[in-house]
Amino acid sequence: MDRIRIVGGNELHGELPISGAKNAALPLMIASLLTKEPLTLNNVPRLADVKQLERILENHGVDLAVQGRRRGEDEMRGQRITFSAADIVDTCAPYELVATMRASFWVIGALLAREGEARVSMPGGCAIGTRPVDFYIDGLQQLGATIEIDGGYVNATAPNGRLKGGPVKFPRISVGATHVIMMAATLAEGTTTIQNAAMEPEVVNLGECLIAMGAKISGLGTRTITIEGVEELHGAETDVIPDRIETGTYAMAVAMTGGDVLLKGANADHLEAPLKVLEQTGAKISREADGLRIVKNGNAIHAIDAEISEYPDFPTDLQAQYMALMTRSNGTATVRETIFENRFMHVAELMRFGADIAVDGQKAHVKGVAELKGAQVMATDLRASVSLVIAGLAAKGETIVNRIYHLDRGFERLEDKLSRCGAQIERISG
Ligand SMILES: CC(=O)N[C@H]1[C@@H](OP(=O)(O)OP(=O)(O)OC[C@H]2O[C@@H](n3ccc(=O)[nH]c3=O)[C@H](O)[C@@H]2O)O[C@H](CO)[C@@H](O)[C@@H]1O
Ligand SMILES: C=C(OP(=O)(O)O)C(=O)O
Repeated sequence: MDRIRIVGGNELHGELPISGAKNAALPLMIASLLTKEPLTLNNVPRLADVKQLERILENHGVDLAVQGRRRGEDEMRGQRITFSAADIVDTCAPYELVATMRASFWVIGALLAREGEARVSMPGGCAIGTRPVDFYIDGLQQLGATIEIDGGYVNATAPNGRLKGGPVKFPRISVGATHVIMMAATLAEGTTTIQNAAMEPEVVNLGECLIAMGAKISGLGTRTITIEGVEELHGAETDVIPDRIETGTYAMAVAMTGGDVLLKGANADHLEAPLKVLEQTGAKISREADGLRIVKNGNAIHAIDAEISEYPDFPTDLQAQYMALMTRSNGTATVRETIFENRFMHVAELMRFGADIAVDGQKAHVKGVAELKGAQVMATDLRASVSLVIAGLAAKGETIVNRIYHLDRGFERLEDKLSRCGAQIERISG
């Protein structure tokens, strides 16, 4: 199995390109199931999760065409892929394809809306909590679907082949359930109102793509989204937004190692809460025409508490990275996670570097230490894995990060991007 080897202690300097967002690309790709016509996506990142979803979509009958870059386009820019679902040949998403990734379950809404039926295995994804699918099931039932759970599969049918719009209220905010109900409602008969909807930029990216495909949607970026169903959708072309989690991750890396890096293509508007916290820790952040610059001198990292919550608050997908940063602060910071009940799996691994962290329910108290020392570590999920990379970059000596297939799910060319900024980091194969 591949590993990442890091020799810590170098500052980061230079330009680091930000890729298209994994968590936006995945639902956008699924939207291609809603129409017979081609959907073209620009800036699709080269990631294991994208590859896996391509396999799932191909199993449903989607043809993929990866196209060259457009003239004058940056060589670092992501892929341009056209997805054509002229005919859906299979409405089943089997366990073998769905088990590794949460987002693969989301095909259920689009298949049900277009074909009137779907059989989808219960999903996998990062091990960060129980992650049930009850909001999806209740939401689809509120759109008239009949749902049965059988042998680990969710079997869904729309009576008379078409869903019926209506009010859907989520008991708590869910990004995935908002994506799914929004997609399902585009082709339903009548109007759907989603209350307690997610406001994440990835939801807005999907909603705007659906509008470009002919959907009638209002309220994107608010807690109430209204979707007036239409008979059919058509093809369109959409850009995947820059990855705000990748942006925040590298910003935290610079805040920890020190240095001066331009995160090229980053959209600071999607990261207001975490950037505000980062500034309080002592980093200087400035918006530039082509991205976001982060500068940190050798001064102390201030200990600042963080409350993790839904967008527009501090994202849970940056919690582990922020905790890595706080391990070197000049005081004690409390990080409170309110989204997932078991997202502190990185704590034990960060402690291998010599970090001082005490977990108390949903809170982690991180007491800064004078120095981290390189270690052998591994993580059980994607963002936890990258928090170990950040700690390794700042630690003294050698760090080996094992089980890096998690990193490949969500970080494009991680070791290449970081080594171009001066980090001593390499992939060891085998
Ligand atoms: C591929 C992708 O975009 N994944 C992101 C998505 O995951 P995902 O969409 O799975 O996360 P949700 O927003 O649904 O989860 C929020 C909370 O709701 C709970 N819940 C959710 C659905 C449900 O049916 N029942 C239920 O109880 C979850 O267990 C969790 O406690 O949003 C999370 C929260 O920002 C991010 O950490 C993930 O990176
Ligand atoms: C938790 C994540 O992914 P998933 O929802 O696919 O597990 C993530 O992107 O951090």
